[in-house]
This record gives sequence, C-alpha cells and structure tokens, in this order.
Amino acid sequence: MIDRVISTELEEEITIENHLRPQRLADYIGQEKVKQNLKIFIEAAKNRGESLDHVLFYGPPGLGKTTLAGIVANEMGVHLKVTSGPAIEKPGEIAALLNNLQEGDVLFIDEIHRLNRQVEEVLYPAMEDYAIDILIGKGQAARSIRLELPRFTLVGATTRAGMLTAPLRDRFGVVNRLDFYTKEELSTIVKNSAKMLEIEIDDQGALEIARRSRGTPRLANRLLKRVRDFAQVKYEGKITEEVAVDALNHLEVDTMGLDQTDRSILKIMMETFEGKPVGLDTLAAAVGEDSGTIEDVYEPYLIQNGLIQRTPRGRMLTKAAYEHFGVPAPEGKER
Ligand SMILES: Nc1ncnc2c1ncn2[C@@H]1O[C@H](COP(=O)(O)OP(=O)(O)OP(=O)(O)O)[C@@H](O)[C@H]1O
Ligand SMILES: [Mg+2]
Repeated sequence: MIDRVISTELEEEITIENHLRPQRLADYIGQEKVKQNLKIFIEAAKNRGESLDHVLFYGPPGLGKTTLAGIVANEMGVHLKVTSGPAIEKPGEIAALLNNLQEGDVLFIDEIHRLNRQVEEVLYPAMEDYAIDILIGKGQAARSIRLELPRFTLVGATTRAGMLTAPLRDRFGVVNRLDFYTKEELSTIVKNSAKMLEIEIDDQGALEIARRSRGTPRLANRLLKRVRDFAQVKYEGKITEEVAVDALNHLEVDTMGLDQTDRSILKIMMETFEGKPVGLDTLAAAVGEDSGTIEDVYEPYLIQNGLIQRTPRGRMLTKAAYEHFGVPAPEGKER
C-alpha cells in the first residue's frame, strides 16, 4: 500500500496504536453484535472451566481484529501468543508453537489466509482434536506418532475471508465479520484517544475527524494526531470543527474519507468505463490491484456509502459518486 496519511500501514504508528488499544470488551466501541456474541461465549467457557472455541475475525484493515484477539485473551485470563500466516514457513514451526502453549492459551494467527498448505494441515487435527501427528524416522521405518496438545484457542484474523480454505474456515466455532464503524462510534473513539493522548477536542471537532476516517478506527486515530499538530502550531491547541476542517483539507483528506485507491477505482470507472457496468477482474486490472483485494478491502466501503453498486452485469457507479467528484452524471440510464 502507498505511504500516505490515509493508508493503513505506517510502521511509526505501531507503538501508539498498541497504546490506544482497548484491553477489555467493555471498553471496545462498536461492533455490537460481535461483542455480544463474544461476551456470551467467553462467559460460558469460563463457567464450564473450558477453553474458548476457536474464533475467526475477518474484515477490512484497521477495524479492530488484532485488538479483539488481545481482548479475548484478557477476558479469558490466559496468555496471548502472536504470530502471522507468512511468518510460519514449516510444519515444524507451527508444531513447536502449539506444543509450547499452556492450557486455555490463545494463539493469534494474523493474516491466516497466508498460511501455506503444509502448515495449515498441521492445524486441522490441532484445532479439532487438540493433537498433532509427527512423522518420525525416514523411508520404510517412518512412523507417525500423535502428540497431545493443551486445549488452546486459535484466534485467526484475515482481511481476505474469501481466500481461506473451506477445511480451515469450518474449524472455527465462532466466525465474526467486522463492519465499518459509524461516525458516532468513531467520534467516541477519537474522543477516548484524545483523552489518552492529552489532546483537547470538542464534539464537533471529533465528529469531523470521524466523518473523514473511512469508517476505520486506525485512520481516525491517525488523523487525530495529524490534526493535533495543526491545532498546536496554527491554533491554540484545541481541536474544534474549524481546526479539524482546516487541517484535514490541508492534508487533502477526502471529505468522505476515501483513500487514493478508492478514488482511483471510482475515477477509472467514471473515465475509462464511462460509468457503465464493469466486471471485477477488468476493473482490478485497470486499477492495478488484485481482484480479491478490491472485493474484500476497497469495495465494501464504496458499496456501503452508495458510491458503487453491484449489478448482474458488473460493478456500476452511482449518481452519488459523480456528485462526490462534482462531475455531472451521464443522462438517460437508471442508476
Ligand atoms: N472498537 C475499537 N475501539 C477503540 N479503538 C479501536 C477499536 N477498534 C480498533 N481500534 C483502534 O484501531 C487501531 C487498529 O486496530 P487493529 O490493529 O485491531 O485493526 P486490525 O483489524 O487488526 O487491522 P489489520 O487488518 O490491518 O491487522 C488500534 O490502534 C486500535 O486502538
Ligand atoms: Mg491486525
């Protein structure tokens, strides 16, 4: 992804991001359905003295998957071990990780869709039977022995649910999709973060940042920090609506929170395809992204905000998209 103020992968943000992460379910804003589910499952597992069933979180970047993994471990009162799909190369590595867990522990695998096949196959019996099969010896003398594992909880996160294999997906007892946050939720998150970072902000200032955060807490926190710089240098230090608007316009943050790729998708649909329906693969090739990323990461926000539509003939721009760019929509066709 491109390094710009609204991209979601800046290294410098990581420390502050960890600092701003809510630790408890009660402090986690939004995602009400996910929270309610987790609360019940966690309580039930704790009452029975069992480990929590395996949990999958999926949804676009920056919506709180990693945060929730930490919360699950905290609420269960167990250790959290963190790894990621691309970090585990060999079956032996995942076997070692699993074998080192204690009863009830949470193993968090981020980007779980990027596990390779052999590693994934170790997970199947591990998740289902809490055991792994290890091959000992070579050739004719080779035999497999079964190693019992502690009852652990696997928490997986992915931005690309469509890329998970069916056998892996089916082994998660709890599957949660994270949605974009409302302006109101984001504005609460912004105010909480401001308190932690000791930044003065009023309701209107928080709402303006929320509105331009693409439904994403990570972006909201990032924009808050950028706006703070403005507030301190150009104004008296407090973030008001005026300060936020000025700063965000200066930073060229889109009024709907769209990022560069969002905008380029819309522009290409408008200019190259003249607003007519276009197939996902064709669109992806024109934008220079892979089609799965467009479908899982970019498109959901554009659809939710009524900028594009899915039709049987492909993706189509709406009138609202033209309005957003201040371009007259082509006449005639129903949109
Ligand atoms: N519900 C929430 N309430 C408060 N802050 C949140 C919430 N969800 C996310 N955040 C904040 O947003 C930031 C990003 O969240 P997180 O890292 O959990 O996202 P993610 O879904 O794991 O993203 P990615 O797909 O890129 O790994 C964190 O710093 C966290 O503080
Ligand atoms: Mg994450």
